[in-house]
Amino acid sequence: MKQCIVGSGLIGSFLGSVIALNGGDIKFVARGEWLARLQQPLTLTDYKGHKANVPAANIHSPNVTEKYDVIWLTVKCTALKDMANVLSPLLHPRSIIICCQNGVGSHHIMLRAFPHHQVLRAMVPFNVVVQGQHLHKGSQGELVIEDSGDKTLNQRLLSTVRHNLLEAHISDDIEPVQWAKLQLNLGNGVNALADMPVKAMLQQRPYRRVIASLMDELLNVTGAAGIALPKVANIHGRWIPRVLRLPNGLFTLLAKQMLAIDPSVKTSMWWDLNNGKTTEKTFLYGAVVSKAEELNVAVPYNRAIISLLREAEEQGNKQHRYRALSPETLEARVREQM
Ligand SMILES: NC(=O)C1=CN([C@@H]2O[C@H](COP(=O)(O)OP(=O)(O)OC[C@H]3O[C@@H](n4cnc5c(N)ncnc54)[C@H](OP(=O)(O)O)[C@@H]3O)[C@@H](O)[C@H]2O)C=CC1
Ligand SMILES: CC(C)(CO)C(=O)C(=O)O
Repeated sequence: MKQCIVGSGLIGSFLGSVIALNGGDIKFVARGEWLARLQQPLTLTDYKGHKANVPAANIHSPNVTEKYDVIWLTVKCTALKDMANVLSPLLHPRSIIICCQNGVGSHHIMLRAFPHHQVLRAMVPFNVVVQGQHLHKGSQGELVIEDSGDKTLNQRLLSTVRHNLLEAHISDDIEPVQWAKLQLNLGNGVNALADMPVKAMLQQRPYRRVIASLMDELLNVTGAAGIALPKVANIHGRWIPRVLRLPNGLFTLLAKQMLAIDPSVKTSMWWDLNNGKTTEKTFLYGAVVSKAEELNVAVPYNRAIISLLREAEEQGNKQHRYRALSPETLEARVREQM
């Protein structure tokens, strides 16, 4: 099975390196600093203490015609619009595209671009941080791959990714899984605006209160839509807002597992905002807002965060650096936007 990672950043490089460790036939479409990094050996580790060394990767050469059976699409949602041109030369008629983006619904862009191909979704629950040639999986969770409808293919996909560095399973109902993950990702914008590691952010109650309100709105929307969210973190999503609102002392005591993350972990949205890129705001918060509009549910916090992120992106473009929001300012600014 010839496989290719398209969009080799944090998630793609980690996933592809695990496939290489498993002996998979895998190449990478990479550019910039990641191309340079993948051309050298890498070390992979995880928060449980597993470690593996990976030799230099096989890079896909745009000058050679090469088609792949499986494409793991690991670009940000914001890059999907450019993927028709990138993927077309890599696909044969039976190639499968696996969309690994956060959020809900962005795979439709690929379904529209490639209506004759099978487009599957995967949910990536864990965080990856990079330091030089070292990729570290800093948090827990199993990769969830959408059921392809073909048991043999499902097994082949699982065996290509399963490793002590990466647990994975198949889901025959991925959309609720994506909504459950999206609930966790509603912290991404707060993290980006706070401009600090996730662990430090979670230690400040006003930041947690904003995240809790964003999550309450998602729970109202999924409740109204009749979507039953599966448990994708240590605590079921329905309890997370309550836990987040606890005073600091109680929170530290009861949310030990939530705080058991590498102190350097920052969300993917933090990386985008800090690199002056457009964030995935309309694919994450925007998915909540669109569903809420369909169902006539109020989601003022999710709308407000989109505005604040847009403002921060504009500031970043003009001044090369956006202003981090203190927890009190963030709460006040969110209320002001509502
Ligand atoms: N980071 C994390 O810990 C997690 C991320 N996710 C989700 O996974 C997805 C991927 O995120 P992440 O790995 O962080 O993203 P990254 O930005 O680290 O990686 C994406 C890579 O794709 C490259 N790329 C974009 N467009 C093209 C193109 N046209 N041709 C070739 N390469 C291209 C980017 O290059 P360039 O930078 O030059 O644009 C970048 O190297 C997102 O949806 C994210 O929300 C999910 C769980 C955790
Ligand atoms: C794992 C998590 C929730 C936080 O890092 C993430 O998905 C992201 O950074 O986008």
